[in-house]
Amino acid sequence: MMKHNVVLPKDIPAPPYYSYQIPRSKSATYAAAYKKLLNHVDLSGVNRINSLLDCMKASSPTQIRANSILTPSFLAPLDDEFDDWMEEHPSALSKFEEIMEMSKGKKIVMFLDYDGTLSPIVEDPDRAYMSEAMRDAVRDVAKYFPTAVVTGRCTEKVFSFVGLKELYYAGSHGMDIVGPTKGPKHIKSKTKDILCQPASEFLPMIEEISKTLEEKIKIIPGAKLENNKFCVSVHYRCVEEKNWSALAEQVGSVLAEYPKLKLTQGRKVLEIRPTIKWDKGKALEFLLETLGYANSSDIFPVYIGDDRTDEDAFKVLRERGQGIGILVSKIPKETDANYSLNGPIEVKNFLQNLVQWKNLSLDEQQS
Ligand SMILES: O=P(O)(O)OC[C@H]1O[C@H](O[C@H]2O[C@H](CO)[C@@H](O)[C@H](O)[C@H]2O)[C@H](O)[C@@H](O)[C@@H]1O
Repeated sequence: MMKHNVVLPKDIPAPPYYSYQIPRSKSATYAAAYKKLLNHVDLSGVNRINSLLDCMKASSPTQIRANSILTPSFLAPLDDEFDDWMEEHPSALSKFEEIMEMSKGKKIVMFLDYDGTLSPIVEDPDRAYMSEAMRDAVRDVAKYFPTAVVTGRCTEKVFSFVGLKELYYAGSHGMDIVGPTKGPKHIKSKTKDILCQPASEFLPMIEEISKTLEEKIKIIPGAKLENNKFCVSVHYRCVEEKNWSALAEQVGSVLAEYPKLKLTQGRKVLEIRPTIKWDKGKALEFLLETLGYANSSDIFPVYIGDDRTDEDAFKVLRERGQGIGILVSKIPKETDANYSLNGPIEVKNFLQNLVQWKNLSLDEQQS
C-alpha cells in the first residue's frame, strides 16, 4: 500500500454546527444549513466520525426532519417558504417562453447531469436506467444543439446507460471528457477522442483506495462501493441509519491516509476524489472551449442537474452571465440555479419542448 505521512491532530474542539441557527427568512432553507455543515467537515482526529456522520444525515431532507441536531424552525420549511423559493427559482416549464426569449439569436448548448436528472434515483446504482422516452428526447435535442452529459459516474458506465454516440460525455465529475463518435454537423469530431483527463496521475491512488475501501465496508450491510475511475462513490442509501457511524468511521479512517484526496457528498453517497481544482464547472468551461465558444457572447448554455456537484456548473454560468442553470428538485435547496424542474419527467418535458420550439422556429424561417 502507498504510504502517506499524515499527522492526525488530536482534541480539536467540535465545530460549532450544533448551535447553528437559521434565520427564518426567504432564503432560509435547510440546504443553507447543510452547506454550512459541509464546510465544517473535519476528516482529522477525534471529530472525524461525527463530522462525517452529521454530513451524511444533513444530506437528506427526510433524515434531517427525523434528526434533532438542528433547530425546529430549520426542520419544518413552511409552505410559504416553498412558494418563496419557487418564486426565486420558477419552473423552467412554466417559464419556457421567457427562457426561449432570452436565448433568441444565441446558440443553445445543452449540459445534462445523469442520476436524478435523466434517470430517477433508485436504490441500486447499477440499475439507474433512463427511459426510452428520455433517450429519444436527448437524441432529438442533440440533433439541434451540442449536448453533453456531465456526471459523477465513470464515462464508460454512463455511456452504457445513455447509449447515444453523438453526445459529449464528461464522466468522473468532469475528470474524464470524451467527444462524440458520430453526430450532426455542429460536431466536428468523428472519433470518440479523449479530450481531457486532468486527474490521470491519480488513477493508481484511486484504484488503491477503492480496493481498500471495498474490503473495509464489507462489514456494513447495504454499503456499496462504485469505482468511477477518477473518483470513488461509497453509497449508503441501503445502509440502516444505525450503521452510518460505522461507515463514516471506515471511510474517514481510510481517507485520512490520503491527503491528496478529498470528500464531497451527493445524494446518499460519499464521493472521494482528487484535490485538484477540477469539477463540473471546469468541465463545462472546457467543453465550451472545445466547441469553439470560449469567447462567444452569443451562446446560451443550459445546464440541468440535481446534485450538489452540479452547483459548480451553475456558479460558472452565473459568473459568466450566460445561459441558465436549472435545478432538478422537489424541495427548496440553496442553489445558484435560476430555474427548477421537479424530476426527470419534467426534464424530459422540457427537452421535448425545446425540440418542438426549434422545429417551429425552423418552420417559420422556411415559410
Ligand atoms: O453526477 P450524477 O450523474 O448525478 O452522479 C452522481 C452519483 O450518482 C449515482 O448515485 C446516485 O444515484 C443512484 C441511482 O439512482 C442512487 O442509488 C444513489 O443513492 C445516488 O447517490 C452514482 O451511482 C454515483 O456514482 C454518482 O457519483
